[in-house]
Amino acid sequence: FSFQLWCVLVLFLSWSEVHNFQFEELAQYIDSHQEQYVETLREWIAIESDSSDVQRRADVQRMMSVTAEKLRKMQGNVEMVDIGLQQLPDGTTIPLPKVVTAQVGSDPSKLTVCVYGHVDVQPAKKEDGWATDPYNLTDIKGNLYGRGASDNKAPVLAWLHTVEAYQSLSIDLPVNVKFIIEGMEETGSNGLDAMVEAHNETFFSDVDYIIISDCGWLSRRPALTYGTRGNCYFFAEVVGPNKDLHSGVFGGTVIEPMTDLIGILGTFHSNICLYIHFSGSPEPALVSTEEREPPVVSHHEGVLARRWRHPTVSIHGIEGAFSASGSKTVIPAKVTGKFSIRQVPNMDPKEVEKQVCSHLEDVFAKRGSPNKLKVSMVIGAKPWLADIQHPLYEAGKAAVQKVFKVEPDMIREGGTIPVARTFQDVTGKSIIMLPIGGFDDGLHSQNEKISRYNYIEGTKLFAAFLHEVSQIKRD
Ligand SMILES: CC(C)C[C@H](NC(=O)CN)C(=O)O
Repeated sequence: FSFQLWCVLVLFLSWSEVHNFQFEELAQYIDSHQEQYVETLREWIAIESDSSDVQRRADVQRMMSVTAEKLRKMQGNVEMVDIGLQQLPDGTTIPLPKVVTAQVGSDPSKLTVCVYGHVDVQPAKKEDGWATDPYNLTDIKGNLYGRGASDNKAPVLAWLHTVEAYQSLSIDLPVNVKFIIEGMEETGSNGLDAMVEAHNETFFSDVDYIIISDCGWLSRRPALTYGTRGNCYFFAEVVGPNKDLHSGVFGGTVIEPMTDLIGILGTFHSNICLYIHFSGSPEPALVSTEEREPPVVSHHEGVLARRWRHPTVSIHGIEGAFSASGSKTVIPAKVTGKFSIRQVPNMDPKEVEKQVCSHLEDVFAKRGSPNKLKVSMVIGAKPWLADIQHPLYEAGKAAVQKVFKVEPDMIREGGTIPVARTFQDVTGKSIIMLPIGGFDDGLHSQNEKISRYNYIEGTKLFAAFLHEVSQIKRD
């Protein structure tokens, strides 16, 4: 070794030690603030920010204000961006929840990351079969139950706790951190694509990388996510008589809208998936070589291929149909079937819309029914796929190694983050999905939860990741 080389080595070692020391300090801080983090999550869960229910819009707006307030306390430069109006099916409009943007740190010598998340939730009622009140965070054996706990309130909070931990310990944030937090993700991120386009030259101009933590692990092992499916969501409305009818008086004399609707929806599994397969050009059916590599190999290859690489259709519900307990002998006059198609790369929502509408109109016409059919696509979110060779994924692996001492699963997600593809196409920035949710969190289902372990260790993961990202050489 020359003397200079020796000096470089000594400097490098002492720098690593400083970093290691700081990580331990951050990890201890996070551990010791666990109860406070759970309390803040409790306050957030108590806000019923269901974006699909227009009656709850004030709650979603309140959730956005609470998020903004928390960011302001972190000396963030916060804005609540007005993204306009939402048009409802009856033609009326209501304000969309404001999008919260924030910036913590603006040092031009540092990289800038932008964390995306959402604080709206799917609907939930105790009577849907929840064991606990969905809006009262309940800790049972280390699992924190509540609607939105995993999707996506705890992960958003974990990011805020991370930045706050650095600040409280006076440890220099290794990167500048921007936030973009929305309140309409669960209904397709209405208004967000336009907002991203409008702010591309301003808010996004100095962003280097975008981080999304709105998904879950595949197993007990931490994961990095590099793909999501898209979602095209449809309403198929069948209208018959001008009001509901007594089935004893009218049964047998009218063609019932519900019979038409079930008839046309019943053609899906026999026809539509095949139809989509042939007219789009989705990816090959089998998982790729790297997806076959351990540790993913422990999962059934066919199941993963179906979840990640194939399109699928699901029927979600029928509005207007009798669904209460008891027996009502009614013929509903108007019913609306709700279904969605998860798409994979190489499928385009516009093409899917054309194919689905023309398929349903064809099969409806063949029935010769006097009723009226109207099909509309209400969400058209594209799939997203990342380059796993990008240094962001190396940074993710290093952070997982630091906190969990294992290699992460490299996975895709069967669900959709509507804005992911927009971020990629509009801003051109590289994206990483860094999940902290558990594989069994029950997203969108009864008894959604996040474990304390995932919430707290996930916060440490984010703290470690910020350091690892700061080591990436600028593109
Ligand atoms: C377009 C859907 C409503 C988006 C939704 N996203 C998530 O659940 C991720 N938090 C989905 O159903 O995939």
